[in-house]
Amino acid sequence: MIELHDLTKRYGKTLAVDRLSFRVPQGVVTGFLGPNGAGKSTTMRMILDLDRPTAGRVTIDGRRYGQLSEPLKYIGALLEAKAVHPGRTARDHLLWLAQSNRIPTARVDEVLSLVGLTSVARKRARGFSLGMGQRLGIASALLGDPEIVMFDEPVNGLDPEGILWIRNLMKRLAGEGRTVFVSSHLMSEMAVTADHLVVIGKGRLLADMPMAEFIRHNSRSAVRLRTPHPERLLDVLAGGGIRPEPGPGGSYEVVDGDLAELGELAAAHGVVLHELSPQQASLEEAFMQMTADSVEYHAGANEGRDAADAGGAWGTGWQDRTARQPAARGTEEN
Ligand SMILES: Nc1ncnc2c1ncn2[C@@H]1O[C@H](COP(=O)(O)OP(=O)(O)OP(=O)(O)O)[C@@H](O)[C@H]1O
Repeated sequence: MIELHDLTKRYGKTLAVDRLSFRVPQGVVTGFLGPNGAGKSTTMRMILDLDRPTAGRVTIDGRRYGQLSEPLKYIGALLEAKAVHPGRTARDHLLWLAQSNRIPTARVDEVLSLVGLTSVARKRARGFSLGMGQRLGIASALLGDPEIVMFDEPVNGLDPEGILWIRNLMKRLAGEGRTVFVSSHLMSEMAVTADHLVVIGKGRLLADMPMAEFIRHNSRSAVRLRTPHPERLLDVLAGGGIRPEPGPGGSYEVVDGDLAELGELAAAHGVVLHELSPQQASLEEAFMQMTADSVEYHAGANEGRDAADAGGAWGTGWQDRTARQPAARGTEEN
């Protein structure tokens, strides 16, 4: 189990991770979400002891990563940075990792087959496509048959087949009782992959709960009605003590309304309806709402934007992570 206790990381004036405390549960896929710059990668690096916390601590099965004698047997990770020497073959890379963790050679061929790289096992990594590189990274993570796997943005830049493969793999690993911790900026992807969510914004914990509960707590559900006779509809609704909100394209929306009751009410008063539909805010909308004031603005952004604009900036960040300006990121100062 991964446990964070008041984990904090400061880079000069930037508080990248701010007293973060949570546990990553076993046997489920936990999505780690937050806008660009929220502190996800920094947190993951601290879990692996690649970055030193300014304060607080993070443990894996009760111990710091650095205290694990053969860490690949406890936790396997795929971080964004490519850690493969371009001149090395996939198999040699894995053999080298296996030796350093006293993992039998047979396991190398097993993981190559598991990730579908057997046929290119003797090819040098420099000729690998992004998808092949991700598969090799995942093979490295699975090498020690660890109970915990951690992936930082694993579907970034992958084609639909690759995305589906990683999604099914993560579900399978969780189904085997492992702890699967995955960061992503793809809301839609998390909605179909994660069972549990940890959301951060500006380094702080915003939510830590099952996916279904997150959606229930953070999204607005409503019934949309559309009619060629809006005045009649408004009268009928007012008679029932219902106050609708204006919806798109001349429609009306009744927040937390009951679809069947509204349909019957309209029918009982002979109001023709052209639309009667349930509306549920998507996971993406729920995130935008929750993190609207914790979006980090990068170089050139207007700090004075209002919350609605912040939602827009967040949305853009989700869609196109590559649009981030590397120049906006400072250098480590400690
Ligand atoms: N090495 C570093 N030196 C200085 N600042 C850093 C460094 N690494 C991260 N930061 C800053 O810390 C904050 C958190 O960054 P981090 O990369 O952890 O966020 P993230 O949630 O992974 O974002 P993204 O989805 O954009 O990768 C940002 O403000 C970032 O600019």
